[in-house]
Amino acid sequence: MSCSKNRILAINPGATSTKIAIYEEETLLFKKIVEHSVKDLKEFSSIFGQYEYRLNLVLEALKEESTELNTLTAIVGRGGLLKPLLGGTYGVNEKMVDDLKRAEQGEHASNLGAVMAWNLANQLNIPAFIVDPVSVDEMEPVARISGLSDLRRISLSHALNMKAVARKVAKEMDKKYEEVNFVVAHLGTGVSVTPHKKGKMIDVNNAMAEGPFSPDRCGGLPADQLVKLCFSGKYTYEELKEKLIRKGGLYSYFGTMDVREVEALAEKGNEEANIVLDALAYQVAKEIGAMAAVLMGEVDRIILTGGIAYSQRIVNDIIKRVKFIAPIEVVAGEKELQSLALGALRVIRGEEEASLYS
Ligand SMILES: Nc1ncnc2c1ncn2[C@@H]1O[C@H](COP(=O)(O)OP(=O)(O)OP(=O)(O)O)[C@@H](O)[C@H]1O
Ligand SMILES: CCCC(=O)O
Repeated sequence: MSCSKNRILAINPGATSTKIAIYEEETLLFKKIVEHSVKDLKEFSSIFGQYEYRLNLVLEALKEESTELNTLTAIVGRGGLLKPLLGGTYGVNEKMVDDLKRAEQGEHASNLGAVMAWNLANQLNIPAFIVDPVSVDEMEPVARISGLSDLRRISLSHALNMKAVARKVAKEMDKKYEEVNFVVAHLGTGVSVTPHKKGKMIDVNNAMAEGPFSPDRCGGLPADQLVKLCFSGKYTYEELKEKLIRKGGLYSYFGTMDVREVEALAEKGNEEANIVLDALAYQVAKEIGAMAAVLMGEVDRIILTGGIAYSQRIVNDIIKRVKFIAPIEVVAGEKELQSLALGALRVIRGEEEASLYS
């Protein structure tokens, strides 16, 4: 059966959830968020091990909604840790799928998005896309210098949501994204803080390794102590990597990635919960200040987004430290599914050409 309007299936595999939606043109027809607990994902030793599990959840959700796959025009997935690329919509191809399967740039749940989209779209003979993947790299040359000639800074961030909310706020200001300067802080399971200069993310704390800690990541650490820990014999390489990325941050202190649970502890008088939550807001505010300096103080708005932006406590703590820089907009949650669908629609309608991944 074919449908005269464009119908897009958007798939967003995240660290703690798989989110899916169907859009008919710009209209949301259906949305489902399947949460994954640490226990659900524990049995999988790699992100790719989760492929069948997450795909079946997507197919079950579509079945529950009685959505026939053959009514779809295109499928769009969240792009993962690919080679560094400019922002925009990319057609999924074999090279991209191979790179994601090899996880050359690292393991991340979003690596599954393009692969799910590609496999389903091939069965249906329709196109598959990704939009603004995690590896969007628009950094200026000066931002790439690490301070050690062996290492260079890389750009891994929540580009999809940050660019989507930046476009939304620019529109509300009657401006184009390409006309404004923003500092955008995405506060999710991972944390990215980025200066957006006239439509380009010219720097970012690599959300897997730098900047503020997050619910499951340690952020930047004292390098000398980390080196000692690496050679202490206490942990294997794999254990330490997991400790830094999936079991760092709030998880390392409280065994949960849920800010609400840590807030509940703090409310019950747990002093450590109080100070660690204060530190999360403090580190985010500090990073916003650094990115404002990158923009030489020419900041039209600071935007706070992601799931933690629902937390009144953390948002208020950040605002009190950075309000001297620029007006602040809070766009709690994320616009990733909508942004994926819009990116695919722009290409299907011929408003934008899909970039080629090579
Ligand atoms: N109402 C709320 N108050 C406080 N924290 C919240 C609230 N809702 C969600 N969060 C927190 O937001 C975090 C998850 O954010 P989000 O849903 O943006 O992450 P994700 O999609 O799993 O990962 P990422 O954003 O890194 O891709 C969790 O720590 C969660 O506890
Ligand atoms: C690397 C950006 C995405 C995330 O932190 O989950």
